[in-house]
Amino acid sequence: MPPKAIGPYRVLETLGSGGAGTVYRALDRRSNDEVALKLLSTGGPSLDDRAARRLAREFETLADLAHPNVVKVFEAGVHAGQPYLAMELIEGLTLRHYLDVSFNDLHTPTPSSRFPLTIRRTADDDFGSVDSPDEEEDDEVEDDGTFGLNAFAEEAPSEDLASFHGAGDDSDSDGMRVVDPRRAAPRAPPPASRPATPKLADLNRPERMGKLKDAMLQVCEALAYIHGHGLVHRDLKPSNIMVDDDRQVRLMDFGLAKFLADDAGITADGKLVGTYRYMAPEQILGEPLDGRSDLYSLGVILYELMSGRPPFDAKTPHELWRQVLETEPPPLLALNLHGDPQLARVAHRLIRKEPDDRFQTAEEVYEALSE
Ligand SMILES: Nc1ncnc2c1ncn2[C@@H]1O[C@H](COP(=O)(O)OP(=O)(O)OP(=O)(O)O)[C@@H](O)[C@H]1O
Repeated sequence: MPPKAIGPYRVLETLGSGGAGTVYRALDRRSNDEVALKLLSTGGPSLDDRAARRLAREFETLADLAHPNVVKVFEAGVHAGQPYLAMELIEGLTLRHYLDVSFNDLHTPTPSSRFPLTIRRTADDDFGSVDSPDEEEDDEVEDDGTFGLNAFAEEAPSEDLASFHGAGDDSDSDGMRVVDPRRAAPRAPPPASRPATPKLADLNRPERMGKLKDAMLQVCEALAYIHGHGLVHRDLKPSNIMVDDDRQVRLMDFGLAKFLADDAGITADGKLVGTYRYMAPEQILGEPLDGRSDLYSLGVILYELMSGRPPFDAKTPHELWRQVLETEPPPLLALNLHGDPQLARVAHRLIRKEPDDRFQTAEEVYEALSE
């Protein structure tokens, strides 16, 4: 049951849940405006006054940001010891659903395709730990039983789906997650059936490609803006990008990763904050991040939305990290012969291992996408 009220907000309905908490449609009783209210789930101790003040400070930066492609954050607060964020309510879809081809045989749904998630104490926080529920979340299985493109946009896209599950790390395959790279991840048995091959013709539909390119350009504008303010998103992925009814893109969950970890994305107990599939090599290594790490994540998004599979695909998180650090991804156009060559070139350059070898700025990516 959702809470009836959170701070000065009346909760109207649940919009969705992610790795870090639950988002509600809520009414600001002071202004009568509707907002999206994200209540961060804390499995640990509640926030004390000092921590609450720090939370408010962390989000002052966000509240100052104003860009048509960055979700507006109005307020941060604490409700019954749980931090919450009030933000602009977007009537639309996440990028993964917006570009969803929604047909039955893209993939065989695999029930055990989720990781448990734990968000632990952050490096310099007083906020306590946050453990998400371990229950399965099945938002990739559509109401009509179809399995959409999003299924491989953020899940292990191949026969590896099940083998990630229970691999021994504190993570979820969709959402903010914390990963301990030092922990060994035993292999799980292979799933019973292999997934069907995506229908590439559907991926390449001109209307879909037009939407993809337009969304990417708007994400570049958002990234150029936040990078210009000296900020890094750190957890860019299709579910953190929303597209409204007017096709206007909003970058979401910006600042959350920073709130949960230190400058290198490392929590107090040595865990990485981020989302496996989209993490740049330097993020995996716990090195300092800059805007080019977000550009890497953008490249992974572009690669998988064009090819139907991510650039690196492994049976365990450790194998995934090894590939990200050491191996070259398959040429996108070998996976999708009729993919757009220019977009494929952009994707490959974005996912170069060395930040110096990538595009250096979101503006450069914008230019390249516009060619
Ligand atoms: N500002 C918003 N306006 C409208 N709907 C929103 C807004 N923010 C989030 N949502 C909805 O709530 C859902 C859950 O969001 P949330 O940020 O908790 O999860 P996520 O992004 O899918 O995962 P994670 O938090 O792990 O990154 C989203 O998928 C989206 O449908």
